[in-house]
Amino acid sequence: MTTTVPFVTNGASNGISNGNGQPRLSAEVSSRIRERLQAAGVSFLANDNIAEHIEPGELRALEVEVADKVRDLLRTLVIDIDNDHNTHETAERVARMYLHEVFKGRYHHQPKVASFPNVKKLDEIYTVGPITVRSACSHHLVPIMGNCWIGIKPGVRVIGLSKFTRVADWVFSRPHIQEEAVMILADEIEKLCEPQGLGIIIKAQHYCMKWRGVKEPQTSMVNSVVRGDFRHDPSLKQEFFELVRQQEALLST
Ligand SMILES: Nc1nc2c(ncn2[C@@H]2O[C@H](COP(=O)(O)OP(=O)(O)OP(=O)(O)O)[C@@H](O)[C@H]2O)c(=O)[nH]1
Repeated sequence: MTTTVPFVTNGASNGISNGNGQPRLSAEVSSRIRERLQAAGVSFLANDNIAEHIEPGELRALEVEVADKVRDLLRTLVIDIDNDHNTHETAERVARMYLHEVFKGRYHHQPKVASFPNVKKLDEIYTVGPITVRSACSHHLVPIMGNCWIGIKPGVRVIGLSKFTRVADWVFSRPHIQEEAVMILADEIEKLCEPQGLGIIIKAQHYCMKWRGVKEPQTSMVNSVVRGDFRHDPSLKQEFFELVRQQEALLST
């Protein structure tokens, strides 16, 4: 039992037509968005943001479509959603959760980040953390939970401290592997403030290893990226890791 969201494209907005200049019918909004992305040659991997390519009203229609598919999944899992009071509205909840909460970093635009010129030519490094990161692994779509530390040697612009948390939350709210997540976050921070040096450390636990599979309750993954002066100057890199160690030590006092 699937409710589809009928929609007619005129081919002009996304370059797609049936070849006779006739409008092409996309039965589902997900197909329409996918066709638009493909026509524009834009990647839509699990950890890509596609907000630019979603038109007004489509996110709401996508929520309806996802809920329909989740309902089908629950039925396929032989769960009696018609009579089970606990799972009656689970499909709608899961659709909302994916599109607007845990994977909002795919479907919503980056939060607004004001940046200011570095008029005083600040060039002393600072670190901010721990920043809580919540994500999901691309392989099983189960949670990744951890912390992140960001170190900056200021460059062209300065952004407010809270913005690191907002941008990290946006980047991590997508299905990821941790190795790529740290690179994507570094790219976004570089775009925002063009620092002379940037370092990021992530420590996270993967529930695909805790909750299932090998069931290792304590194992975590730690990875980092260093760019600019942090990469070229070993003493600066050392200072970054030392500052993070001090921040971690503060947690246990
Ligand atoms: N490199 C990397 N691996 C991850 C990450 N998150 C989860 N994984 C691993 O991705 C792997 C997926 O491998 P598969 O062998 O296809 O999955 P599986 O058969 O369910 O594997 P098991 O987890 O060993 O049961 C697992 O080993 C996960 O532990 C991550 O961020 N980075």
